[in-house]
Parts: sequence; structure tokens; C-alpha cells
Amino acid sequence: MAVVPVDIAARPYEVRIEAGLLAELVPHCKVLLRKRDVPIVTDRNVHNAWGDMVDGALRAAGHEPRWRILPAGEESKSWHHLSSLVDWLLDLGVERGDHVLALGGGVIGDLTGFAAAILKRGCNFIQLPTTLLAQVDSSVGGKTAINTGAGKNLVGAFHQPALVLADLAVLDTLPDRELLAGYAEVVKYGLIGDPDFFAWCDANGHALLSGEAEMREYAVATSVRAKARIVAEDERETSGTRALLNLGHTFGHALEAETGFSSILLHGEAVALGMVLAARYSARRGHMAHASAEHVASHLAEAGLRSELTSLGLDCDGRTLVGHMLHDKKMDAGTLPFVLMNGIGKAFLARDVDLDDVSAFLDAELARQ
Ligand SMILES: NC(=O)c1ccc[n+]([C@@H]2O[C@H](COP(=O)([O-])OP(=O)(O)OC[C@H]3O[C@@H](n4cnc5c(N)ncnc54)[C@H](O)[C@@H]3O)[C@@H](O)[C@H]2O)c1
Ligand SMILES: O=C(O)C(=O)C[C@@H](O)[C@H](O)[C@H](O)COP(=O)(O)O
Ligand SMILES: [Zn+2]
Repeated sequence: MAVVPVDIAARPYEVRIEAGLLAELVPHCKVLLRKRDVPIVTDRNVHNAWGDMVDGALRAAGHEPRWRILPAGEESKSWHHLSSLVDWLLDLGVERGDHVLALGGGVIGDLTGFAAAILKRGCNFIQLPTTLLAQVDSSVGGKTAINTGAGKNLVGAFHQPALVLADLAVLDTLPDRELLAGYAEVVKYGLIGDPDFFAWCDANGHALLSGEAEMREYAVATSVRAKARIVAEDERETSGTRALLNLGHTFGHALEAETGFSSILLHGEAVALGMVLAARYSARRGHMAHASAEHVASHLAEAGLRSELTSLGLDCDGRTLVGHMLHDKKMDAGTLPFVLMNGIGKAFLARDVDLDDVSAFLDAELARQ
């Protein structure tokens, strides 16, 4: 088992990574589950695939699982589902010292984590991530949020989980499209700060996506180590270090907003396109060789991800996309810092980006042949 510590001063915790962890859920959470009733939040698909197994593991240890099963998909990250989840937790009598389990992808983790952050001003929660994206990214680091009509993750809190158990076996039932979307966030760690890991992705990405166990474990553990290092250094995204994890997200969140946070474009798919745009924009500004930017695009395209904005068939212009970006949480007194690259593995925060230039760049991308 790989164990990655997340060394946050006030609330350190571990990410444990291995196939079969959910069957061993209770021994791993033993000291944390203090009551017979265990609140557990999930979505319909995850419940169908893994509900019986988790239910059995909890019951075998004398617990009574109390399930909250939400609709699958991004629309569950909403005020409506947040308020009904909080009311449900209150009805169950959840106390601050209790632990709520979040069994699912980033949607369930972000929503449950936010509910835990505000319930009685903060109760505990445990992340049981079931998508590649959630295992490598969203379950670690304590960003929790819902979406609003104005944009992505605009209401939320930093609230760290008490423990993360990433069971690699659950990826067996994950649809290929979701696996691929999660792969975009894996590649992100290479592009941010680890060119050797990007080269590893070039060599092993296909094996990882086709389910080779060793490759999965290496990719998840390497990604989590990278994220844990960054989060430990800058938990609340104040110094600029954590903002690097936003590579591809300023473009990506704008595309998610433009496509209505719908299944037209999954978060990871938006991030993949966003990273291509960040790479090409870095090249346009002279930070990165055009050939390196095209290497990023071809790597993602060969894996099966979208790498061309034109593939979305959007009926909008660059200015519309920049309009969505004005809601980005990095916005600072009228300027929007962008995560750009000085090369593969060399991300940096550019604070002098001219949004008219971004708009012109996007117009060119939207018209690209
Ligand atoms: N908090 C963070 O740091 C952070 C980081 C990255 C992304 N996110 C957020 O995460 C969300 C995306 O997460 P996601 O990609 O995991 O999507 P998701 O939670 O919607 O899960 C994807 C789909 O796969 C299904 N599924 C999940 N696990 C399964 C399994 N093992 N077997 C079968 N089906 C399964 C789900 O029901 C859903 O339909 C976005 O809202 C994004 O903003 C947050
Ligand atoms: O953990 C972080 O920090 C990240 O930026 C990880 C991203 O992959 C994730 O999508 C995050 O939710 C985006 O951050 P946001 O602050 O723009 O919502
Ligand atoms: Zn993301």
C-alpha cells in the first residue's frame, strides 16, 4: 500500500492507496467511526456498482450505514443538493466529532466536504474517491464547493478530510470516458512541475488507461505526492504555489460554463482542452516553444481527449469566454493571473495577462483549421 502524508500543520492526514481498500474500510477508519450509525453520501451509479460491498463491510463490523444517494453528475454540486444534504445530516443528529463518508467522484467529494465544512461550523469527513480524477486530485487538499449560476465552484470552503482511502479496484467499473477525463488531471502534474512524469505519461499513458494495475498505482501515488507537496506548502492558495494546480482551469472552467456544466464536456475534458490552450497561449507569448505546446496537444489527443476548441462546435466568440473568466477566483483587483508554462514541467503564474489579447487568441483558436 502507498501511504502519502498530507502535512498540513493544523490537520495532517493520510492518503492510502491500494486495490481492495473499501472492503477493509472499517479497520482503516476504526478509531474514526465512533457510533453505530455511519452517514455515507454517494451517487446512484457508485451505489449501483459498490454500494452492496461497502454496506456489507460496514454491517459486518456492527455499523448501520445511513445512505444518502444523490443523482450522478455535476448538477448535484448545487445549492439545492447542499441544503437538503445538510438538513439530512442534521436530522441524523450528526455531531462535530462524527465522520461523514463521501463515496464517489469529485462531485460527491466536493459537495459532501462542503456540507461537512458548514455543518455545526465543521464536522469531520472521510474521502472514499471512486474516480481516477477524485483519487489523483479532488479528494486531496480540502477544496470543497458547489457551482452557482455565475460559475464553477464559486461557493465553498477549505476543509480537509480526516483520511482518504483510494481503492484502485473501484476504477474497474469506471466508464472509459470518465477514466480518460481523470487522466487529464494526471498529466497536469507532469506539466506543472515534473517533466519526467510527463515523459512517463508519454510512455505509459495507454497502459494506464487500459487498466494495468502497476501503472495505475504509480500514476495515482505520483499525482497524490505532487498534490500533497503543493497543498502542504500553500493550503489556502495564498502564496501562488497552489494556484499552479489551476493549470488549464481558467480556460477549462470558462468552457464548462459555456457548455452549461453539462455532460457535453466533463471537468477533466475541459481541463485537457484548457491545458492545450494554456500551452498555446504560453507559446504565443514566447514563454514556450510552439513545438512543446503541440507536444502537449498531441499527447492529450492521442490519449483520446479533445485538444481542439473547434471540436466543441461552440457558438460564441473569445470575448464570451473571457466574460466567464471574470468569475475566476484568482481574479484580483481587475487582473486575472493565468497559469502559463515556461516549458513542459515549468508552470508559473503570469500576472500581466491582457484579457483583450486572450480574447483575440481564443478567436483564433475558435477559427483554427
Ligand atoms: N476539490 C478539488 O480539488 C477538485 C479537483 C478536481 C476536480 N474537482 C471537481 O470534481 C468534479 C468532477 O469529478 P469526477 O470527474 O470524479 O466526476 P463525478 O463525480 O461526476 O463522477 C463521474 C461519473 O462517474 C460515475 N462513477 C464514479 N465512480 C464510479 C465507479 N467507480 N464506477 C462506476 N461509475 C462511477 C459517477 O456516478 C459519475 O457519473 C468537478 O465538479 C470538479 O470541479 C474538484
Ligand atoms: O486543488 C486545487 O487547488 C486545484 O486547483 C485542483 C483543480 O483540479 C480543481 O478542479 C479545483 O477545484 C479548481 O480550483 P478552483 O479554485 O478554481 O475551484
Ligand atoms: Zn480540476
